[in-house]
Amino acid sequence: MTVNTYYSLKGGKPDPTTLVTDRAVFKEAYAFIPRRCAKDITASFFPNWEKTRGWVLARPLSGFAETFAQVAMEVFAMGGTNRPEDDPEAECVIFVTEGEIELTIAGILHRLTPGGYAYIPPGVPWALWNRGAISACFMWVRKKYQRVEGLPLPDVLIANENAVAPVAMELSDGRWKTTRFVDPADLRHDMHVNIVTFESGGVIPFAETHVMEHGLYVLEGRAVYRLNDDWLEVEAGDFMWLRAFCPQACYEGGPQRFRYLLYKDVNRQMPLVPF
Ligand SMILES: NC(=O)N[C@H](N)C(=O)O
Repeated sequence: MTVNTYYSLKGGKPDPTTLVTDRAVFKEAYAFIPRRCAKDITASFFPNWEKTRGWVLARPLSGFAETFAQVAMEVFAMGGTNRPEDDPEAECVIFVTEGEIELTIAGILHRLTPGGYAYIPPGVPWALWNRGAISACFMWVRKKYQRVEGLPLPDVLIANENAVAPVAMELSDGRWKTTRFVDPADLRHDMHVNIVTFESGGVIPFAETHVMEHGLYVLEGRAVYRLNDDWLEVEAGDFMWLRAFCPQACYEGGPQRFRYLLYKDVNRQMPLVPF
């Protein structure tokens, strides 16, 4: 078991002067990417995006069954794009974490503020601009849509997390909750991007192990998170990439609630030969 020793707490808050370079982990079952400290070194700039940079946190990597890419995006004032995506089979979720964006999907304009959520099916044209004076930041989760004969594509979805009631998880006493933006039984969707929230004392009380992969971006708070056979201290801004079957559990670490954005592949049969 590895326990991280990141938290040098000053007044209950992580000490920003602590060296964080020893927190990153890359193993067969998972990767842990701590919140960015040297932002410039790891940033990318993307074709057809103006005044924008991004941090690629996850991508299909090994030819195993990895299904998704996830990018933390920062769009500077007056930046954006009319050609965001070059893969016609890519679906995506956009989740705004800071600032305001103008998102035009199939000709309809939506203004999204923090907590704003959009699902965009493959092949639907969209554009994104930041018309404000300060940067806008969002998570961009991309996946090649897995079509099923006879099933129509999912609809465009626009939401805000504040308008969606979270569901309490079984045996959790209401301290472990999931905000679901789509109906789990809607088979048109082959991925879910949910928000998982732990109130004070909340835990995942067993090591969940399943075939679904995850990307976890910590939105708020801190916790001790189990990934395979390690326990890691995690906090807002950290990212975790979990391969299929990676055991996972956690307990909330206070003083405020602990929340993360969770990617999960769902609702499709597995091929009977390895990818
Ligand atoms: N690590 C997690 O939060 N996993 C979720 N409970 C899930 O797989 O739905």
